[in-house]
Amino acid sequence: MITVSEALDHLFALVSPLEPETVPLAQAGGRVLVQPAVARRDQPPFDGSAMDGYAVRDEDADPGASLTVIGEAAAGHRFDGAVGPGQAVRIFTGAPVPKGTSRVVIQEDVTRDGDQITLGSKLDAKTHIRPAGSDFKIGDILDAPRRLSPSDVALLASMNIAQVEVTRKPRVALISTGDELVMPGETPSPDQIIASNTFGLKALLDQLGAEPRVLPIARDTRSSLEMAFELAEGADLVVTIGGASVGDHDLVGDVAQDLGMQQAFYKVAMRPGKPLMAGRMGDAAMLGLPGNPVSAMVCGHVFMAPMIRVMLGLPACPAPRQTARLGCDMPKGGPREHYMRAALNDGKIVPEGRQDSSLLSLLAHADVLMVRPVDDAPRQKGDQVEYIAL
Ligand SMILES: Nc1nc2c(c(=O)[nH]1)N[C@H]1C(S)=C(S)[C@@H](COP(=O)(O)OP(=O)(O)OC[C@H]3O[C@@H](n4cnc5c(N)ncnc54)[C@H](O)[C@@H]3O)O[C@H]1N2
Ligand code: MOO
Repeated sequence: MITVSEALDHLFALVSPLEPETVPLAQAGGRVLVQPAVARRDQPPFDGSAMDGYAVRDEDADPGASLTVIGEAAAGHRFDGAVGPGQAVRIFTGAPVPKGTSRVVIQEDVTRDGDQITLGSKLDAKTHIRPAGSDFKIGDILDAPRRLSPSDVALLASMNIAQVEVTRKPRVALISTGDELVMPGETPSPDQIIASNTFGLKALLDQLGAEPRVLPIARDTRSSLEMAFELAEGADLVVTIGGASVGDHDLVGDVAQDLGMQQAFYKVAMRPGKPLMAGRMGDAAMLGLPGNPVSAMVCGHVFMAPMIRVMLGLPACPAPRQTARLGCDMPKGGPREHYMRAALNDGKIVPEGRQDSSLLSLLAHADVLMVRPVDDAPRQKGDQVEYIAL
């Protein structure tokens, strides 16, 4: 059996970044920017007021000074004249600062009578002016590749970038396999259960920025599996669920290889997720996940997500890990890297008591997957451990 890290290397070799496409900014959130974006203007484009008040010359900003208001500057409407000695301009937040003024006195520090104002006895030292280009300047860059956050999208809009080049969404075909499965909402026979991890993986793929397609459930026959692979035509990644182990009805590997799949590996020293397989099938990469619901979801986080990131043009990296302190003692670990459902509270990590790979309810309630290395020594409360956030 190969290690998780060796399996990841194989998987990264099976995929490559997809081609870019242009999308309007309104659809850019969560997509991966391909080329650095370059600001097309300065922001703010003028020295602007940060407050509502009165724009004055610095020389006139003495406590108790009386000044004459000669006009108004509002956001979108500048005051065109120049401000001379003893003069002030009524100004509002976002308005360009009038020529000759170098400071805004906030209206709370001013009393007004007609066109006369008197400055208060205590004035703060701030100018309340945002200099032109203080946010960004023309030519400033937002680096790529990067997944565009809501804040990035706001910044791009401010830079006057109306459309962006992003990586095309990876098309992923999801094939559940098994005579025992029905779709959620259907009525199962007494021996049947509901296809669950299929939908968990679909949700994960949505979150990752892929374009998942849930195909009809393939039955445990060669012809049904062949038909499912046929329906997956056009996908960049074909993900099968179940039928990966050694039982008489576990046909996925055989059928895929008969259809030309070049297998990169089968079986990984991890728990859960051991009977994982992967390879190249024509133009697509193929990832065969184990059927046990938690195994499939864990493999989704540990393997599928990093593959999708590479297809999106992001760096080839394992699922990001963080560290926390163990909240309890742990016995010696086993010969496979163990991904344990665990709670994380106040920086203390405590694995669930039961770790059977069929228990989805525990996965749903877990905060993290705590990772125990192969043959991990016994651990004490307070030891540092690694985890993957869920
Ligand atoms: N003799 C051995 N038996 C098993 C081994 C082994 O090494 N030797 N490995 C075990 C491990 S570990 C796993 S994991 C499972 C994986 O088996 P398969 O990938 O062949 O999965 P199935 O047998 O098809 O299903 C297992 C289990 O999961 C349920 N399932 C399958 N698909 C779905 C789905 N889409 N949604 C919900 N539940 C699903 C299925 O009904 C089974 O209960 O093999 C062990 N056996
Ligand atoms: O490795 Mo299996 O994935 O334990 O249940």
